[in-house]
Amino acid sequence: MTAAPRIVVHPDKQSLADASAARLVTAIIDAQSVRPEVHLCLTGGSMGSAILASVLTTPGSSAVDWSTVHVWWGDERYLPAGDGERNETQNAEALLDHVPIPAQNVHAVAGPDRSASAEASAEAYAADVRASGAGDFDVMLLGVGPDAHIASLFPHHPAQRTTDAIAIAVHDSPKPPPDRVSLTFEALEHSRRVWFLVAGADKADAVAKALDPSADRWDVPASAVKGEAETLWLLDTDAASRLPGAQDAG
Ligand SMILES: O=C(O)[C@H](O)[C@@H](O)[C@H](O)[C@H](O)COP(=O)(O)O
Repeated sequence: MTAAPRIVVHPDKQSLADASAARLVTAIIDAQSVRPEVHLCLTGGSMGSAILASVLTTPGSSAVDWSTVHVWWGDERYLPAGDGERNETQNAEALLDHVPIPAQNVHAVAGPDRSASAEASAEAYAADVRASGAGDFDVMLLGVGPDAHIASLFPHHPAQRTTDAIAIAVHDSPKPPPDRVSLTFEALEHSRRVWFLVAGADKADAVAKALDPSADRWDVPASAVKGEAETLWLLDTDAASRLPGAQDAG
């Protein structure tokens, strides 16, 4: 059972980040009131870090008990620990280095300094997901590329075809760097809430295609993932500008 997409539009990228951060803080606090651990799956890209940076300035964030929060990544660039292009590094600079989240709760994907190959990293990451029982993420954050890719699942890329797996190695990524590790569609969908975070006019076509019920995931990966309880498209006005009726909004 999955939840039909719901669209929320904010005036610009910063208000999108701020409002989504407030939504995330509330979701964490709600989850903490009913579960001993909260599992968040973070995303790379500019919106992935923008929402985290806004969490720091969200008034309610002081109510989050970070000791019970676990963070994962929907995808990671296969680069050594500390590399500025790693999603983990960018998300740490935005938030994780500034909150008391235990190191063992940060489930990073191994880079070439800690694994022999992206394939080995994918296997180890999948084992970590299984061991933590996380299979069910409380909130899955996903940025969306102009080509409607999510995580490191790209249109017409053979990595899409891998099933019966939690994480996969991705090579020849059209978005640099070329080598990555990504959760599969199935793993991404093991989420109570799936939130797409999308800003900018360059994403408007991808958003419109992803929300078209006739979309095929081979062409439009972002159309293929929905949450078990909630699927939100959190957009700024520019990213929503090609949706039906958007032009009438004036
Ligand atoms: O590793 C990555 O590159 C990201 O996970 C990728 O999936 C990103 O989320 C989108 O490309 C959107 O990125 P922007 O928000 O920067 O456009």
